[in-house]
Amino acid sequence: MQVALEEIAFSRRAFTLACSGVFEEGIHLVTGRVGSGKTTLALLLTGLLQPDAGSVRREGVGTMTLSFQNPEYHVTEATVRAEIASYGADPDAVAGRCGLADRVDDDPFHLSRGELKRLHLACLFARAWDLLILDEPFSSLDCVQKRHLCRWLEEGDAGITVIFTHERQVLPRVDYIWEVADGRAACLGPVPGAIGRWRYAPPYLKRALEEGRRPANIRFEDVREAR
Ligand SMILES: Nc1ncnc2c1ncn2[C@@H]1O[C@H](COP(=O)(O)OP(=O)(O)OP(=O)(O)O)[C@@H](O)[C@H]1O
Repeated sequence: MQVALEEIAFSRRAFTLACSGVFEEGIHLVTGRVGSGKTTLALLLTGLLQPDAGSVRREGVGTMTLSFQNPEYHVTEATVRAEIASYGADPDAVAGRCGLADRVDDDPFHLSRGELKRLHLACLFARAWDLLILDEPFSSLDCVQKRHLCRWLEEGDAGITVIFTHERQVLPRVDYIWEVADGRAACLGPVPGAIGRWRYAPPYLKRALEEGRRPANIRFEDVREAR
């Protein structure tokens, strides 16, 4: 299973994005500055946007989903219970998993932004995806919820997971790092080798590298354990 991007080029007015590379099975972290083109790349990966040149080939991908930054975009039902059921998931199990067991009869739009994000993510992780694309999954979550999300990601059984994020404090263990900059998205390689090439690395990782330590992965815990 893989998503292969062959010499793709996309432009809209002054904005351009080019990319060649392969998203193999595993967890991919994609970072880049505001407006660099992360959401555009996410849309190209799913086929919601078509490149002007080149091709995006999804091989062996049967099920895929794209989680938008704004959880409101995903709401289709009038109650939390029905919303969870719409994903084919067990409402009580999922509501319990995201701490909303006492809100199952509420309108999803009466939840706070963070609660709605938690609900949406818990629905996604209630099933396995071949290709799971998450645009800013950490936004609106507090530190405790971010750690829960990291655990769901690390324990999840998605084939290819692609995380687009600005998050720089609570990060999951990942397999590959990508960077979007100067109109190009590129894979920096597998972790841990890619960490030293990661310009957008969070300060705690940069500091560890400056001190000569070699973390096995990108989490704060990896830095603490690194020699
Ligand atoms: N529908 C659109 N119409 C016109 N310009 C757009 C549209 N969507 C995005 N853009 C522009 O394309 C560029 C890339 O946007 P994109 O949303 O991919 O960036 P991003 O890296 O995801 O940003 P952020 O970090 O803020 O989420 C930006 O300059 C943005 O303003």
